[in-house]
Amino acid sequence: MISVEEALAKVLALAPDSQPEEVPLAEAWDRVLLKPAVSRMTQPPFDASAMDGYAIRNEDIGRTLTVVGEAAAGHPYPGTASPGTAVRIFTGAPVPPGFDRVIMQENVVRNKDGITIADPSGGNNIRPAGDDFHEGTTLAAGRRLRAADIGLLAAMNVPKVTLAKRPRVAILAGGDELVPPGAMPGPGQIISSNDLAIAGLIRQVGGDPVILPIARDTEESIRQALQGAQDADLLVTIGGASVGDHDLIGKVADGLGMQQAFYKVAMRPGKPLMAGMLAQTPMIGLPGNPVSAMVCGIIFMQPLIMRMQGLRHRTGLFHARLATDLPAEGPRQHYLRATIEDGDGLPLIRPFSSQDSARLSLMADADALLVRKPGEAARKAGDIVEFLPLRG
Ligand SMILES: Nc1nc2c(c(=O)[nH]1)N[C@H]1C(S)=C(S)[C@@H](COP(=O)(O)OP(=O)(O)OC[C@H]3O[C@@H](n4cnc5c(N)ncnc54)[C@H](O)[C@@H]3O)O[C@H]1N2
Ligand code: MOO
Repeated sequence: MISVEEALAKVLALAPDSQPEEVPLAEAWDRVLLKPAVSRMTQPPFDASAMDGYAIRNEDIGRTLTVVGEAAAGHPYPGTASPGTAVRIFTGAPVPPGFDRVIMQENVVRNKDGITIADPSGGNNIRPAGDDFHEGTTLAAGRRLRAADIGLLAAMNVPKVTLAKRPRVAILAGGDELVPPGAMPGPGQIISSNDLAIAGLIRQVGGDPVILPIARDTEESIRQALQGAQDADLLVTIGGASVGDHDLIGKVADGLGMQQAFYKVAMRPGKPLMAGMLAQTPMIGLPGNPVSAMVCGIIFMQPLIMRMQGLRHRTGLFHARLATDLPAEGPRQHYLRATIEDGDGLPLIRPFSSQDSARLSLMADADALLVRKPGEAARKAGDIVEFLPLRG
């Protein structure tokens, strides 16, 4: 059995190069910029007023000035400054050439066409041209575009961007006991939940999940499903990964010529994880227990999907204070489902007393996975431990 770190490195090595795609900016939110975007604008394009008030010449302060015209956003004043004059100006309007200050209107007394400045304190209230960015400024590639990035690109007058294609991820759940949500389970049957949960994890990191029909526990059913899914960018199977007579994924994939990168990882839950290449398609075989499938999805599948878009996954863990004693660990890295509460200085982490890898209700209530190293010694309440957050 290999370690989590080794397994992750082998999974990431399966990632093909990111594929570029030109996309209208309006559809680019939360997707990954693959080529740097270059600004076609200088912002602001002109010296712009930051206040509603009067454009004046600094050296005219103390005089009564004649208001000779108006500049509003989108409506520049056509002239230039001359001594003893002011221009009525509004926020966002170009400051006419020769004026070097805007006095906010609250600090001005107006009398017909004349103004006097009641309070000359404060700054010049002018945003110089190019204060924000210039034509040719680039937004670097490799970032997942947030709302502010989209706004910035719009301001840069970049109507289309080159993004990484969303990896299409085929999800194959298998098992004679499984029926889809909404169906009536027969004797011994349950509802297939893993495929939908895994689809959620795929969406969370920018992938495009395609849920395939549930495969039966026969070699033929699994073979057909695997063969039909090879046009996906990534193939994720769930279940049938262990050693039972009906656990056929490894056997069938092997028969189809899968190049296995590894089978079995020293982790809890998630031991019977498998990964490799099926022809040109990377494949991850997740274990069937619902929590095991999700934990492996978070630790291995999500980083792979991020890598396929040219992104790095988060590597660091967070620190918390343990709320309860914990026994020594065995030889596998343990991911305990836990809640997080506010604590004194550090958050308080409280692992659930049951860590059964079939209990989805606990996974749904968990705020974090408390990560314990293989062979870690017993811990006392109050000790500092590491966790991976599951929310936000
Ligand atoms: N003799 C051994 N038995 C088992 C071992 C072992 O080392 N030796 N490992 C256990 C561990 S750990 C896990 S994890 C499971 C993994 O088994 P499989 O990947 O073969 O998964 P299945 O047997 O198909 O299913 C396990 C469990 O999960 C339920 N399941 C499967 N798919 C779904 C789905 N889409 N939605 C909801 N629930 C699903 C399935 O009904 C089973 O209850 O093996 C242990 N056994
Ligand atoms: O790995 Mo199993 O995933 O321990 O339940």
